[in-house]
Amino acid sequence: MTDTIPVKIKRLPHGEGLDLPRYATQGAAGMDVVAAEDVTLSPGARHAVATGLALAIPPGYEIQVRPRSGLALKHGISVPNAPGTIDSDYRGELKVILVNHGSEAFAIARGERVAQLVLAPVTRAGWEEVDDLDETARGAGGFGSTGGHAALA
Ligand SMILES: O=c1ccn([C@H]2C[C@H](O)[C@@H](COP(=O)(O)OP(=O)(O)OP(=O)(O)O)O2)c(=O)[nH]1
Ligand SMILES: [Mg+2]
Repeated sequence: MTDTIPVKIKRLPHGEGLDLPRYATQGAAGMDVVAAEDVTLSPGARHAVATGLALAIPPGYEIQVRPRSGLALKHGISVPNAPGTIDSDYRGELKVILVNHGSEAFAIARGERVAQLVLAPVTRAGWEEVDDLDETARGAGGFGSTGGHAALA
């Protein structure tokens, strides 16, 4: 069991009575978060699902909103902006954007686990603008330049 980082969490009125996000197992990386509303996603539809929660993440951390693999595999339900980024200075309602990539409508009931939240440290870059970059073996090669799948001819 690793140490935990305290994160302030506030239940909004429509979040009353719901489980707070929690780790399903001792070694889980993500806390499962539940929907605060009933919503049905038609095939191809997306929706920002209310959680009824607002957070104050400590400076130097973010929370990532990631899909649940079971929903993805069985029903094609994913998070289109995965990993969603919850900034430490955001005080609005945490929402989980879901998309239905499946072929059937998918009903979500209030209280059901829809995604998982991963607390992660943030490192910030400071640009150091230069006229020339150092040379490397890769150079400008990318996007499949090292091979792998059959080339597109
Ligand atoms: O899945 C998500 C993604 C974002 N947010 C909230 C928290 C985050 O801090 C804020 C802004 O998110 P982001 O920076 O990804 O969105 P943006 O389109 O760049 O909006 P903004 O201009 O407000 O930064 O929206 C959520 O509640 N759920
Ligand atoms: Mg932004």
